[in-house]
Amino acid sequence: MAAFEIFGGNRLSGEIVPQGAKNEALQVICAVLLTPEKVTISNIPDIRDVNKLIDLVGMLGVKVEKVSEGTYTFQADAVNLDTLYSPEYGKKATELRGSIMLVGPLLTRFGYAVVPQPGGDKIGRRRLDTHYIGFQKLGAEVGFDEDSSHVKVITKGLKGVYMLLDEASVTGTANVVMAAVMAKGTTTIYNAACEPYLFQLCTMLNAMGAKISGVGSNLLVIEGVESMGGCNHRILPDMIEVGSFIGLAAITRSELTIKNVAREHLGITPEIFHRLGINFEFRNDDIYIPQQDSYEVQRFFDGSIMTIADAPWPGFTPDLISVALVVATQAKGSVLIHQKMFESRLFFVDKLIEMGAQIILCDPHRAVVIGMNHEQSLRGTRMTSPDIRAGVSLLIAALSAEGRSVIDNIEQIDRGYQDIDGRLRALGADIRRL
Ligand SMILES: CC(=O)N[C@H]1[C@@H](OP(=O)(O)OP(=O)(O)OC[C@H]2O[C@@H](n3ccc(=O)[nH]c3=O)[C@H](O)[C@@H]2O)O[C@H](CO)[C@@H](O)[C@@H]1O
Ligand SMILES: C=C(OP(=O)(O)O)C(=O)O
Repeated sequence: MAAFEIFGGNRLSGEIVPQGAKNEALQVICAVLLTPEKVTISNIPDIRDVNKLIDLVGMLGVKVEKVSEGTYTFQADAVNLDTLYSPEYGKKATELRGSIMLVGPLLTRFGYAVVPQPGGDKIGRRRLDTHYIGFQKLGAEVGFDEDSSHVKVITKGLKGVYMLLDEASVTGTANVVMAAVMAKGTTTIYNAACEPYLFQLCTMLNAMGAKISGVGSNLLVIEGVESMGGCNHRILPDMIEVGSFIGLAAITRSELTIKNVAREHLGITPEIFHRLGINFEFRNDDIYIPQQDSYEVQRFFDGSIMTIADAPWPGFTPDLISVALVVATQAKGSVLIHQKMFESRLFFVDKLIEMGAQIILCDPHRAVVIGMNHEQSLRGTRMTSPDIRAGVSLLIAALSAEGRSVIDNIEQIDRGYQDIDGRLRALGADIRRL
């Protein structure tokens, strides 16, 4: 297991460019299986989860070529479905959440897919009902194969249908949309997730010949087509990185510019950081964060204590709740952080408490943070990165803390953040890999 050693307290400065979005990359790479034609995707982040997915499609027989940094071509003209049962494939597929989205494209194109239990963060129950119920509604049979511990999804032909998703699942919507693009007739998906990842996926699918309307909304209407073709697609900047860097600048009292953020796709994220009292401005498509010695948490109109809670898009993404929580530890004022969507994503606050943060964990979903307004710094310590976003939040805490910190299990951070130590060093951070 690798670790980061960090000596905190440095003020950072300069410009940072967000990588391509991890969660979009996972969707659009799965979509290459929908066509035998060549698909070119650019701005692909060089991170563990995405590289594993690229390996997986390669194992399935997709011809993968790296054209330049971040740009790949994929051609799925000789897919070998037998690979789905190979132990190497199974092992790799279970290591990341995104592998579940290979099912929709395989099912609609070949009528068949098997999937081992996918991985991803251990942040509470992560059920897959939305995926499987969606496939069933389209006319697939979903069964569990005891021998291989795989879920088998099979169809003699998918048929368009109206469906109301049981929850607005991000990967579930992507999977069902990809299955529906070549189903016979019209599929209507209500309560679809509508994160920018899905806007991008649907835009790409339309460029490949799909007929999807309502793109970007929670009501998608998909007219099935016979076949899909190639396309060029560029992945958006990672909005979770953008939020993480706003938080990093604030808590380390640094002046930073985040370049090319794709402002129109950030949703409510900037507003939430404003509510924590952080000042920043948009300069064209960049975010400029001036050095601030203090940031004061706003109150609601009635004077009551600020609450920051996650919600399905266009609500605040759960992937930035941990970052918001860390930033709040050095704000002026108090805030209630409410992680509604996941069951076990707040337990990392133990580490922050050890570092001297004033936090009361009320229950697995809610924590009250009493900001210290930089009157007392966090103290460096040794800690482990439990999941990707808690990992990066601990990293941000360590960069603001006094003294030395060591973060173990940084493979979690590497799942989603490209060369994070190199990029932070370029801003003046004292961080190295052990
Ligand atoms: C690879 C990938 O893209 N992963 C993202 C994807 O995971 P993933 O697609 O696995 O997450 P889902 O959207 O299915 O669900 C996330 C959690 O939110 C709950 N839930 C979901 C919808 C809803 O309307 N109500 C509700 O409570 C679910 O029960 C679950 O606990 O979306 C999550 C939610 O944005 C993100 O944290 C993950 O980074
Ligand atoms: C939870 C996340 O990832 P995954 O769904 O891949 O586990 C995340 O990106 O914050």
